[in-house]
Amino acid sequence: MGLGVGLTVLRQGVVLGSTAMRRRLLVSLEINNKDRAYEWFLAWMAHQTAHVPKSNSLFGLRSHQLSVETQVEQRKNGSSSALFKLVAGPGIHWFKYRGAWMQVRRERETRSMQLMSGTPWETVTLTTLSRDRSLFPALLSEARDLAMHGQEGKLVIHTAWGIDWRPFGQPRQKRPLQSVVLTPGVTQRIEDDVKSFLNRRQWYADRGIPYRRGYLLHGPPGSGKTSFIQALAGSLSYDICLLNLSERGLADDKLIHLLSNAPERSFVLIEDVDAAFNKRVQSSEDGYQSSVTFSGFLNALDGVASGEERIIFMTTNHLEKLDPALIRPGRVDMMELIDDASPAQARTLFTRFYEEDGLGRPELEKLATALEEIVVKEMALGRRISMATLQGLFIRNGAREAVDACRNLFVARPIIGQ
Ligand SMILES: Nc1ncnc2c1ncn2[C@@H]1O[C@H](COP(=O)(O)OP(=O)(O)OP(=O)(O)O)[C@@H](O)[C@H]1O
Repeated sequence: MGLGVGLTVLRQGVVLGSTAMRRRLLVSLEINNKDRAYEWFLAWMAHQTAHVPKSNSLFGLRSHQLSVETQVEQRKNGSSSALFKLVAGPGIHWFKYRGAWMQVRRERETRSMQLMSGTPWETVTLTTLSRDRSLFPALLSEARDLAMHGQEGKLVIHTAWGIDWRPFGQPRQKRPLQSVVLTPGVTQRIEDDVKSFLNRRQWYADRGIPYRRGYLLHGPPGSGKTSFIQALAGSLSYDICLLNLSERGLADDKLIHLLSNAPERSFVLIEDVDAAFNKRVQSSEDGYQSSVTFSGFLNALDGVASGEERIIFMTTNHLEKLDPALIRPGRVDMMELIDDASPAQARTLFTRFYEEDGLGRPELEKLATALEEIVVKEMALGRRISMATLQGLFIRNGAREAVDACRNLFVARPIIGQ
């Protein structure tokens, strides 16, 4: 009996002792998938496994449970290739970082989902010796730098995912600002305004004015509103947060949250802002009505709960349908018409398209002038052509054919402002 008691005590002692030792000697770091570091860390691990040779003693992932993340990469020539990133799957993995062994435990909670996004909860827990705890921040910043490096020179589009913003697809190639041909002066005006706003943070703070600016680009479809906003964001190294007001499940409170929590250095883009509230009155085909109310939207733009720092771009094809309350200063501080092709815009786009076609300068100029004259004549008859239509025409045809064919593509459209 004495031996039995002795053994039990010994076993308890060993358990308690090892727990105490673990507490004293080990340190753990938990990262859950609500935190941005989660993606960075997994991508960093995948990168290490793929790029660091096994012989490198600094890193060696010991793992038999992998999961795959497939990315489709668009090449410049239009073809695409699939990249398979092997990341550590749920389970326990070991790796060595700067000479220290670390254990990674990836866990997935399948029974409960994140309320808004419907994705399962996941956590990774890193465990290492207490003396190596200073390696955690170093590792995380390395992972972050790697993620940022992958996005450098690219435009990231975020979409709303429940109440969070998530990158949508792969970062895209930036579009040069001058490739969007607007009426002379418009690009400069908007660009100067955004830049001056960005430089005046302190000015706003000193006067107690909320640091926000709203822009509204209006005009017919295919005139370059969205392309311009994306190009501008790219040129300033900003991201785009695409907000769809008619999205299922979006309500006033979520809208406020989203607008107050847009990622840093990003423009919020709300397209076809007129449609969001018209549709609600009619309700969509399946009877669904978005639950963002117009007053909720106005409040989210500038009410007390709205976030401090923000740049919003809105676009519409129908300025006349917008409620005056929406376009008052504070909600929309700058409004610009982005119109159908003017003769000068058509000329510039034409020259950009065909200047490397080997036509020779005099021929190119002659054709550009012919196109310009057609646009002038058609406009006098109240007919316009959109820049998107011209782009499509130029993509499909050679320079001469394009000039000949363009006459048939004009449509009767009143010239705004006349
Ligand atoms: N001013 C422009 N300069 C160069 N390309 C243009 C211009 N306008 C339109 N395009 C081309 O036409 C296509 C459609 O443009 P975009 O989506 O930016 O138009 P939009 O004004 O936002 O249209 P919508 O009002 O229907 O959303 C793009 O591929 C873009 O390259």
